[in-house]
Amino acid sequence: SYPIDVDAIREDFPILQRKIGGDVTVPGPSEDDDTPLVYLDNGATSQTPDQVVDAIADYYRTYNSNVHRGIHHLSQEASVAYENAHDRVAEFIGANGREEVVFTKNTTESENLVAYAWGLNELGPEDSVVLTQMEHHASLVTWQQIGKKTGADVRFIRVDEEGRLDMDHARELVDDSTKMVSVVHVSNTLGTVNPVSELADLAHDHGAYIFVDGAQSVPNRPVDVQDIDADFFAFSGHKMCGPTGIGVLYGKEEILEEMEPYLYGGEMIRRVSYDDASWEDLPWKFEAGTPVIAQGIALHAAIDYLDDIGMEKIQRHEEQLVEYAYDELTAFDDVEIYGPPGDDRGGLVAFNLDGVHAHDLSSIVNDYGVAIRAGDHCTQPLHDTLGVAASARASFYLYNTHEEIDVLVDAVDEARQLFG
Ligand SMILES: Cc1ncc(COP(=O)(O)O)c(CNc2co[nH]c2=O)c1O
Repeated sequence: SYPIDVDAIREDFPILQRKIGGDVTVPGPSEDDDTPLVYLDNGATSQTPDQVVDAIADYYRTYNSNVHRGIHHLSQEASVAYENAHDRVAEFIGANGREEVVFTKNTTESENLVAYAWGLNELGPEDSVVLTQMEHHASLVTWQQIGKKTGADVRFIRVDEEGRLDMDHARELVDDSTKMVSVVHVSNTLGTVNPVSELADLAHDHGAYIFVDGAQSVPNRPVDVQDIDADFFAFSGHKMCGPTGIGVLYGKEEILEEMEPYLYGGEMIRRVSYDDASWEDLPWKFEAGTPVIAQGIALHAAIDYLDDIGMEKIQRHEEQLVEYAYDELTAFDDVEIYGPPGDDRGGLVAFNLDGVHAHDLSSIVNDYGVAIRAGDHCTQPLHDTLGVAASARASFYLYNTHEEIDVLVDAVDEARQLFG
């Protein structure tokens, strides 16, 4: 039995009733779709419940307007809703208030905002930035390139053979030259749940900031940024039942206050002359131009939806599924799963089937209606470290079931027979 009512939840996601297999050049259901969809690619993006779709439609149908500048009624309605969305996100992640919550386009932009608005101004050749070998390209490439521009040394904490961070190596790499530690909370490839509070203490002991990439944690488990003591924290709406086009950068107010803006233009200014300009209060200083209004309102609805079910229960549900998937897949000795054991990881498994390239495997299971990801999952250096060119990845969410994992396991077995 599940900690959540999966059947009732699935009713909120009409897409989960879809059949696939027909003409992909025509979006949406077509009459020659004949295979029930089994959606197991939630690490890439989650599906969107009716409640969130309705919130977007309601906004565009009844109070669409630009925000912050208009005096007219609609603009005030939209502004209040947009500002309340910041308050709701702050409450959801344990921030002090809207001043610490910047809406961006996605996690990637949140990483770049800090790298450019802080890193480019604060880092130099005598400094270091410490990442981990399991970072997503959103942080890895960003800090790597900032290191090239500033001369700062970019270091990578080793991952051990079980896919966990080598904390002795972390304590070796983080020293008094370190100004930033940037670490993924839950790896999108290994499923490893990193000790971010311990890493925050290590960073702070050396006077460094810590940036936590929460793209695979906020959607799937309770997160409290003040418990972690993160200085920065980022995640995306589209992985947590929200729309694409919105990400969140959490930052401690006192740090954001000191930071220069990253993008200039309207909304983010207070006073402009031909010679200079002054900036708006937080968080608006970092939200230049017309912001992600509909997306912010939809993210508010997504958070209400998830909170109503309960993040602890969603985490427990995913833990049940991932342990089952881990055990069922590794029942065969020709399957290798990367990362920690099934009872100690986030809700995803990246794996390979001996003798079958991940892309071929993904294509075959797709013939059985199963949507998984194949490739490097934007962690190419990690795949190099693992010694594999690519992996297949199944990632679970609140609407998935054991029966869907059985379809995956059977489809993998079909590939085994085909290539065996
Ligand atoms: C750990 C992690 N960090 C950052 C990102 C970037 O998020 P975005 O800016 O919203 O794209 C992702 C997205 N991960 C994946 C996107 O597609 N497959 C994935 O595993 C991620 O998993």
